[in-house]
Amino acid sequence: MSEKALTDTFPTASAVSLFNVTKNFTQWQRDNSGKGILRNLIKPEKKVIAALSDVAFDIGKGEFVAYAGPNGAGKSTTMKLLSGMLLPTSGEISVLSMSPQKQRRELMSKLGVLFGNRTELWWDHPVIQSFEWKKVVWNIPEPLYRKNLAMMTELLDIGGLLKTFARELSLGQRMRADLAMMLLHSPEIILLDEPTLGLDVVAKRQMIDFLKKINREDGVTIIVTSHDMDDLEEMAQRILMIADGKIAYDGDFDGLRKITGNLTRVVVTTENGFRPALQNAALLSSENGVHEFEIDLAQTPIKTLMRLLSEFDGVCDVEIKKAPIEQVIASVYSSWK
Ligand SMILES: Nc1ncnc2c1ncn2[C@@H]1O[C@H](COP(=O)(O)OP(=O)(O)OP(=O)(O)O)[C@@H](O)[C@H]1O
Repeated sequence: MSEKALTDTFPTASAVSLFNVTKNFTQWQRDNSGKGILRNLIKPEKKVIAALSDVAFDIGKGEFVAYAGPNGAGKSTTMKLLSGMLLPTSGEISVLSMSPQKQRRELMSKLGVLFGNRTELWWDHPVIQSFEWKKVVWNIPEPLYRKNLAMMTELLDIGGLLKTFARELSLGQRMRADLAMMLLHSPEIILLDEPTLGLDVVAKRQMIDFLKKINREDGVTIIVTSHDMDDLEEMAQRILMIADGKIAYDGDFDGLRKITGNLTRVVVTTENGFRPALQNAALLSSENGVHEFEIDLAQTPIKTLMRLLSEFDGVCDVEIKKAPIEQVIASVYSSWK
């Protein structure tokens, strides 16, 4: 598709668009037994995997989108397609009205990519040297580089790491340095594949707060994958879920909860060791007069629940909480299986 046709097909307010994208991989099957080696030589066995089949979605500029799915669902493949590292088998992809495959160079000046399990830092050099290298190779104007470096140093707390060799950094320090380097050229869109992988609570907090800030204040479009659903819910407004290479859900987190029947946690505090028996509710824990139930609001609406609870004399407090998103996702994944 030509550049013009691409802009005609995808609206300019769109940051990312996928139109019927399929990506197949060929996996050669190997059997190392004696007979297997011979068989492989005569007739190699191959398996074709549809990592993405006919995927279509659109992400607007300024959105913060979580991209989730079980292992092998196709998340990293999508990220690689969006950054031009892979070619789709069929279909069209547009990122900022550009084709990642045909206009990769141009696109990279507006895109930032971070794979949590990989580093772009020079292993045997101080962190600052990788930053300086990027400034030169990417042609980042000196004032912009200085401004971004100062901002990143402060917000990501990397001042003390700049003169340290990348190989001597801890995982959390390395991730922060990688994130800073990725942002030195002020990308409009950033793709993050498992950015919180292996981070401790403090490092994770820093990373999440920072991402929320640049999305909110600078309008940076962010697409993030993670297996930590609590992290995703905290960061993103929208969740796109992929299963077996197909989009299985696109909406907000509360909508996802509704799919699983709107499960809700109710914590009832009672006096005198009294334990209320609630119909259609599963008792999750009961300790020192605090009883936690799980109920399905689709089955027992809030009004009914409150009426039932008001009938008990010993109830002194009631707290209603959303079901943890991890549990909702686990239930969605098992229903898919
Ligand atoms: N380079 C490759 N060659 C062959 N098959 C591949 C390749 N990369 C990915 N695949 C296959 O494509 C499918 C999707 O893989 P992908 O890495 O996109 O999944 P994912 O959702 O990121 O999974 P995870 O959560 O485990 O990281 C898998 O079945 C995987 O085996």
